[in-house]
Amino acid sequence: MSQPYVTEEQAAMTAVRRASQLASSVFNKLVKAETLTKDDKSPVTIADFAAQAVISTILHNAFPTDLIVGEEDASELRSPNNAEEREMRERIISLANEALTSELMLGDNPTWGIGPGTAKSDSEILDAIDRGNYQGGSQGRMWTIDPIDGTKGFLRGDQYAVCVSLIVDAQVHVGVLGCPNLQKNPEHPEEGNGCMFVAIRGQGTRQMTLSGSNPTFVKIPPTNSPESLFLLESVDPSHSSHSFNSTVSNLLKITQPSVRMDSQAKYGSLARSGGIYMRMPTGAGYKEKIWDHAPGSIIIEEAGGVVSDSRGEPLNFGLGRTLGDNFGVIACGKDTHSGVLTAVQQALQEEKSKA
Ligand SMILES: Nc1ncnc2c1ncn2[C@@H]1O[C@H](COP(=O)(O)O)[C@@H](OP(=O)(O)O)[C@H]1O
Ligand SMILES: [Mg+2]
Ligand SMILES: [Mg+2]
Ligand SMILES: [Mg+2]
Repeated sequence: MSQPYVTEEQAAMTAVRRASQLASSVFNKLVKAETLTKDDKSPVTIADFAAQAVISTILHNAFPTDLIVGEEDASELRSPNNAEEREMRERIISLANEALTSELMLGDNPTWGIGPGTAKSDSEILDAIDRGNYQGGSQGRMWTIDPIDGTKGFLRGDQYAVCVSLIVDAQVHVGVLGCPNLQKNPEHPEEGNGCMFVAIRGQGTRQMTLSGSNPTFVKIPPTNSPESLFLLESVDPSHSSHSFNSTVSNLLKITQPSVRMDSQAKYGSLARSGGIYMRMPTGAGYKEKIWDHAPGSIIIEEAGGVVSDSRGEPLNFGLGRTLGDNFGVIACGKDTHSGVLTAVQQALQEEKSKA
């Protein structure tokens, strides 16, 4: 019998590869070329929408009855208010079509709506974006799409990730992360950037190039001493508390500085090189989104790690578009998780007694 979820994995890899190429080309054409002012966020908006259209089109053609939870929605594109907005919409549609119609590669299936001659109409592209409007839930099959995760990193030329997962009955079964700016091999930077992490439940985590070549299984390395430990955290201090992390770091007697990195590239990096990914809320109100953690969580679990909230509870992907109340996210190797949880509880107590 063939392994389960192999077609799902292949469709997700095809979608992530095409969307990653699109994102890199938008960066090279629009951001690097410095045709924009520093605060202009339009390249990331263009790349976000076009990449979601590409991924959603492929997933929908491959699995027409599956539901999709995507970060973006096309309502603002449907009624452009001025020439600038009309131009942006045209750019999005043509970029999406460029990515969808490029030559078929090994693993691509022409019935997925891709390859030369498959250009879509404007309304098909907008509908593909809007197909990501499912509200989520605990039953049945649904995909998550984060077309560009780490939008701030993308604009800086730092890390970002194209992220897709398949959730069945609230459990993640397939996760794919495309990381165009992540080193292929941190020990050999000369090998260049661009990797993809792929996991199917029960079948391990693999790293490969963005085109799917050189797949190798990755495992979180064991932590033999506090000296080998380090924290992984967001660059943006409003996304997770850097000060809480430094308290935890002291409690764990960590001597190495924290590694700051945008996006779910953190999960990919952890899966192959270790570390402790800590994401504690900076204030009340924000709810973590399922597309920001579902693909990364299976990449970690299948690499031999654990992902939980700050209470040690598993993340619940069946509550809707968010993870519900924000109790933070902790991801690390199995051997370090209980020690980290104890330190987190202690740090929470210390914070409480100071307040
Ligand atoms: N106040 C907040 N707390 C936690 N996460 C937040 C946040 N505001 C935005 N985010 C999320 O943080 C993600 C980036 O994660 P990181 O901090 O690890 O780079 C963003 O994804 P997008 O860039 O896809 O919008 C966004 O969903
Ligand atoms: Mg995101
Ligand atoms: Mg995003
Ligand atoms: Mg966003």
